[in-house]
Amino acid sequence: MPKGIYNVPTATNEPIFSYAPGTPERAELQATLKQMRSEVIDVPMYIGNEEVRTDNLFAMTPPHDHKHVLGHYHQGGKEHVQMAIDAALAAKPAWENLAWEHRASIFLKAAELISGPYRMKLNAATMLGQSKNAFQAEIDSACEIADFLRFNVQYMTEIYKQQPMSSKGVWNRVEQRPLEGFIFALTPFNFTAIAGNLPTAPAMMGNTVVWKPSKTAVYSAQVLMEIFKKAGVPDGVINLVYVSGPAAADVIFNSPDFAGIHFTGSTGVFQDIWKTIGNNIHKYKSYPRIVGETGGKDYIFMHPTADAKEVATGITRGAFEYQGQKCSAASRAYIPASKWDEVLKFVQEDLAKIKTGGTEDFTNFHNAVIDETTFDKLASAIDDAKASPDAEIVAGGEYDKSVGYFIKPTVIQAKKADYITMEEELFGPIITIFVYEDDKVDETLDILDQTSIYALTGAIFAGCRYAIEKLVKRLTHTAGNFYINDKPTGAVVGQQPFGGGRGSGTNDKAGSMINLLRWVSPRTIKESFVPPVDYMYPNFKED
Ligand SMILES: NC(=O)c1ccc[n+]([C@@H]2O[C@H](COP(=O)([O-])OP(=O)(O)OC[C@H]3O[C@@H](n4cnc5c(N)ncnc54)[C@H](O)[C@@H]3O)[C@@H](O)[C@H]2O)c1
Ligand SMILES: N[C@@H](CCC=O)C(=O)O
Repeated sequence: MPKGIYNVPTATNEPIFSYAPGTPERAELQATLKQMRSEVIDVPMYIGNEEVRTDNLFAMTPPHDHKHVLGHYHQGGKEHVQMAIDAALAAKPAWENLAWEHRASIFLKAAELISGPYRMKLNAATMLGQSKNAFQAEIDSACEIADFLRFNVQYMTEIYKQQPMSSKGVWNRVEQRPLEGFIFALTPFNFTAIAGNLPTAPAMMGNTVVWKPSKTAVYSAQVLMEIFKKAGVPDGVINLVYVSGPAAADVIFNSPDFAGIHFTGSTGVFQDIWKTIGNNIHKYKSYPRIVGETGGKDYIFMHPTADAKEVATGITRGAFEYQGQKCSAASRAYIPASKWDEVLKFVQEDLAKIKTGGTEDFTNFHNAVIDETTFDKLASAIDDAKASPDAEIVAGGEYDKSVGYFIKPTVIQAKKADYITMEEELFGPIITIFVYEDDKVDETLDILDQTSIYALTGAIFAGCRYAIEKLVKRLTHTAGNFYINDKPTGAVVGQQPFGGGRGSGTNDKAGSMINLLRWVSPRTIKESFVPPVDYMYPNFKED
């Protein structure tokens, strides 16, 4: 047990390396990429103290060079999910009884390993496996994950410090118990930081976890697991399995010990999971915590008083960084007619300069989309727009999957505000723009508010302060992360807690105290120092 009331090191954001020509980090990252490309690695599942291998091997390939094999992972089945649950439950008593400062030390050490000796390896795994360029990998798989770990340790202690008041002769305390059972972390392909945060946040609060990553992000998940082990996460606390989503769901959601899910991914998958949990609610020992951050149809709204160059830059970066595969990426925009020609000219100039290709060439701003299914879906949306009388491709529109899954940054101008790509999440480098008449600001805001089921991120650009005030109020429920004169992407842990409402998730704000509170069940303890020995109220006594 703790023998002091400890303060943890104050969390600060991990500085971003530039990887500019001539820097030592650029040379180191390029050497690491070369080394990792030259290997063919073997990736087991990690269950309890075992590295589990099967006869079912799947190849891991870079999305920008899909014929090159980086390694193979061992695909498991339902029996491995059950093994992982058993291992998590077996590890639970020791882990939940370990004094909190040791949990803190382990995850602070993981952050140091990521910011130091493992930085290049984790970045290179993300660049090769998920086709992120060096800058996008750096802000994700070096900085954001280190930030999640350090800030969460600090938030954990702030939660523990929150204690009730006590009256005379009484000491009231609250202890934050981990949940009874195990937590399921189900993680997406697009952010290594999210894949790392979803199992570690509940584990930090004393829970044990079954973690299933996306099949297209196994390479970086394996490096994360190596780091967690090196940092001292005990066997069985985080169990990593590679199985199909439905196979995992079938075992997990039928287990009486299922205590919560930490999910990030698409809205449809989350809604199905919620329904399954609801149908099985009688099977569980406690009400499972359901935390899910999901899809978006994130917007940029330009007021007629905004600056065209600023908006164009917001579109180029907000829509096309990491090929538009950020849940926060701008995928629809509303531009006033008076500014449209200027905005389009600036965007077209930007896109003419953007190079598309592999991540090993550091001059490529734009890389490949994650896999063939995604490529085909995006290519088909582009073809539909080309054929539709309600849409016009005004930039990009080319695609090619012969070497990698490359879709050029594409701008669709929608003739109708409810054209399909104004409403549905595509999750790729495609933005759809609706041009509105300058005197129809109010009507356009109504359309923006009602067009999609999502409310994740949104950005407004305006020069007039009265307009800014009006837009902030009018768009209150349209985004959980709202930006004024900035792109809608790039939230930083500790600065812009992240999550959305409506169809975009439970808005439990990843990397915040709100999120960590979902992984504990408080117990209130009242201790009386001198207990009464007479049951009678004073006023009942005779004179
Ligand atoms: N709101 C956020 O913070 C946030 C952040 C990142 C990504 N996202 C969203 O994630 C999506 C992109 O990620 P993705 O393609 O990996 O999402 P996805 O929903 O396809 O997959 C997420 C995870 O769920 C698993 N899965 C898929 N189908 C399943 C099923 N039927 N049963 C159980 N598990 C299943 C996948 O294998 C993966 O591990 C986008 O919709 C994006 O907006 C949201
Ligand atoms: N922190 C990231 C989250 C992206 C989700 O996929 C952003 O704000 O862009």
